[in-house]
Amino acid sequence: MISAMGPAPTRAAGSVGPVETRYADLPDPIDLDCGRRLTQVRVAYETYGTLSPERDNVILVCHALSGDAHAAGRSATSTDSTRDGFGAEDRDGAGTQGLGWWDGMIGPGKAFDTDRFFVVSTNLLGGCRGTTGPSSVNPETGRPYGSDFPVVTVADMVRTERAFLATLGIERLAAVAGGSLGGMQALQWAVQYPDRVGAVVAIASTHALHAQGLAWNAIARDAIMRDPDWQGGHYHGTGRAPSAGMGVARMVGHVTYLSSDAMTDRFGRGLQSSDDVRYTITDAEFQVESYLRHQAGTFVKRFDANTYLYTSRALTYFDLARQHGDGSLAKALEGVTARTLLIAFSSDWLYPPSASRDVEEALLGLGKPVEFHVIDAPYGHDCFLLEEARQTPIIRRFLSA
Ligand SMILES: CC(=O)SCCNC(=O)CCNC(=O)[C@H](O)C(C)(C)COP(=O)(O)OP(=O)(O)OC[C@H]1O[C@@H](n2cnc3c(N)ncnc32)[C@H](O)[C@@H]1OP(=O)(O)O
Ligand SMILES: N[C@@H](CCO)C(=O)O
Repeated sequence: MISAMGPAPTRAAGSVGPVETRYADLPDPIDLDCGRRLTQVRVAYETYGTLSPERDNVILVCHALSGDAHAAGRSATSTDSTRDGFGAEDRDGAGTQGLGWWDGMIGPGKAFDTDRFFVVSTNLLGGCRGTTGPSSVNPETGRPYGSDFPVVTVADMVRTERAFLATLGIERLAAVAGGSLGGMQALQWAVQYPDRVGAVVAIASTHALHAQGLAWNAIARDAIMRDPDWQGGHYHGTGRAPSAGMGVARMVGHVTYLSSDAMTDRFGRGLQSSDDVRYTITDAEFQVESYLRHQAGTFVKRFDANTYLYTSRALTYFDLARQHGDGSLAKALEGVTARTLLIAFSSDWLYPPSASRDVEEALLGLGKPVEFHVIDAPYGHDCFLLEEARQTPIIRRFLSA
């Protein structure tokens, strides 16, 4: 066995232990769907587990809108976590700062079992956490791209992941997995590189976002672009950034990641500071308002507004049927050879179970191996981050087959 992480670090049971994000510079440019070419592309990545000598135990994990390469373990270099909602202390008091965004799913004995698999996680193309994106320096100008960055698609992200894996000498994936936009990438892998993927795990995802999903994403992007500090997308180096707009975008986004019932159960109409209304239009009177402002505040500290715009655009463009099958999902999925696992959550209205069912039915119609599970859970779209215990046995069983 080859260890790509060096000597095994001391680790708590079930944890991959301390990890470090690394960076790979791609030797060749990436040709994009929009017709442009990106040169000097860098990819941020982490790996967990041990690569087999045959290089046949690789699982690529793809993240959702605001994730990064730090999916598991405790970051040795950063306390800056993508788990906005988590406090500094978790239930066992060990602290969650610096923990990867899918730490509950990746590790020894976990859903993506690092005793068996070599798990690779990357920051997607267009990202702001180490992979080339709009805040990177444009080699042609020596200045950050800003809105000169080309529009990227999910297919471009997958193209970049494929080129990056080649730099590690990995040509085939045992599986590719992800939630939400990460699930879109997983499905795209199966369509784009059918001979390079053994299995797909697409969670809380879709083949194409519905009109309401497009609408909420449009509102979020508009909130950023209407902030005068966005400056047409060239705010880097000006000392001003569209934090107000991005905060609003995150508040909108966060509401779409939760279910109405979950918000009612948690906050109801509770007031934030007292039982009496204060007759204010500016302060966060209700608990739910205060919570959203908190989510906005933590998000703007860790995320780049242009990356939000490009990533949101990519996930709204994603449409397997339109891009690969002239409007027919079955045609788009015709070439898929991977076994497919689809998981959806009953309360997820943004990426509803019906979207995964469309994919299941298309694959079944083609006689392809597919499993579909709907987990009855109340929290909405973010269930894929919260319902780890209930996803784990399904994924472990699927990956053991
Ligand atoms: C998906 C990928 O691929 S990677 C990206 C994954 N990360 C994210 O999506 C980050 C944003 N999402 C979240 O934070 C999600 O809430 C989750 C799913 C990750 C975490 O959910 P939960 O554990 O339920 O966290 P929760 O939503 O309760 O948020 C807790 C925070 O809200 C704060 N909070 C709770 N109620 C209130 C309130 N009334 N007023 C102000 N703040 C409040 C808590 O103090 C806590 O703050 P802290 O994190 O600074 O300590
Ligand atoms: N909360 C997740 C869900 C997006 O689909 C994120 O911010 O990436």
